Amino acid sequence: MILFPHAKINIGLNITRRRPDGYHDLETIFYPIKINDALEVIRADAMSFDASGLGIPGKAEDNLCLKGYQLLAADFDLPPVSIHLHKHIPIGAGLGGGSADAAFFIKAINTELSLGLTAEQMRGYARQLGADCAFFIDGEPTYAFGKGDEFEPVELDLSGYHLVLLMPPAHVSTAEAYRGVKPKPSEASLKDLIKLPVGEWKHHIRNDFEEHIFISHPVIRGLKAALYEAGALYACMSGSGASVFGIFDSRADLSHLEKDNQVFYGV
Ligand SMILES: C[C@@](CO)(OP(=O)(O)O)[C@H](O)COP(=O)(O)OP(=O)(O)OC[C@H]1O[C@@H](n2ccc(N)nc2=O)[C@H](O)[C@@H]1O
Ligand SMILES: Nc1ncnc2c1ncn2[C@@H]1O[C@H](COP(=O)(O)OP(=O)(O)O)[C@@H](O)[C@H]1O
Repeated sequence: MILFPHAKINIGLNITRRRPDGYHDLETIFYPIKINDALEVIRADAMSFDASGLGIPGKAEDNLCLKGYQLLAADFDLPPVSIHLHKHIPIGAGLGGGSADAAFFIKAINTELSLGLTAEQMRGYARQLGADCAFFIDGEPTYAFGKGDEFEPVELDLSGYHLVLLMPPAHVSTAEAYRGVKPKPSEASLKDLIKLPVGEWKHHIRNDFEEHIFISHPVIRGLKAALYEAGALYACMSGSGASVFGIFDSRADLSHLEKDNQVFYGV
């Protein structure tokens, strides 16, 4: 079967506490967007994995799809499968592409091999592969808290707006992003703040990674400013960066940025 794992953006991200286990407590809103990979999983005589499209850093055997296979193989007698991943979601972008592939891989195996897992059971496996991975099992707008792996659904529909995503030629690793942040408690919950009109969000909703990432990667700060100059109602870095998104009330012209950055319109 072929599935199309989709990316996410983070609307706001508050890092509230460093935990004794070295991770951080946070609150954020995950919102699904229409930038997709393609993932094919079929039964085969021998196990294989190959990838096309954007180059994925690291060894093929460390790909999160294969990690997903190993995780399920510990509990189920799985036959070999052939996996092909076509990578289109920018990598190291704060778009959760690797996590999306892993979650969709679990969904594909569940269907293809009739494992009979419920969504809750699939979320349980996904959570072991990455903090945000379980979000992609359902992929509905979600308020995430704790390590970013505890969820509550939220009512949020941005389909009437025009979303633009910019990806600069920069890469931010998630661990690097967390290392530079100073946790502080939230003044108001993002669950309440997203009920404000989108035009008000810029006064209230922040991404706590931006402060230090904008110092080490000034190009990202420049792109956020460019989105506001082009008329964005709200602009923000997604997750740990390096991508930045803008929410517009109509189609925006960002063609002046296309030479140096990837520009995705209408996501
Ligand atoms: C920052 C966020 C926000 O949505 O995503 P991205 O923007 O990278 O997609 C997530 O918290 C990323 O989640 P995920 O990418 O699953 O992180 P993991 O692989 O679990 O962790 C990578 C590293 O980030 C740090 N980490 C992660 C999550 C967390 N709550 N606290 C942390 O300190 C740890 O150093 C960990 O070793
Ligand atoms: N299927 C995959 N797609 C992308 N990256 C993957 C995948 N599997 C493992 N990785 C590793 O995860 C790292 C982070 O990738 P990605 O999920 O795109 O970042 P982010 O969390 O910033 O969105 C990559 O640098 C790569 O080494």
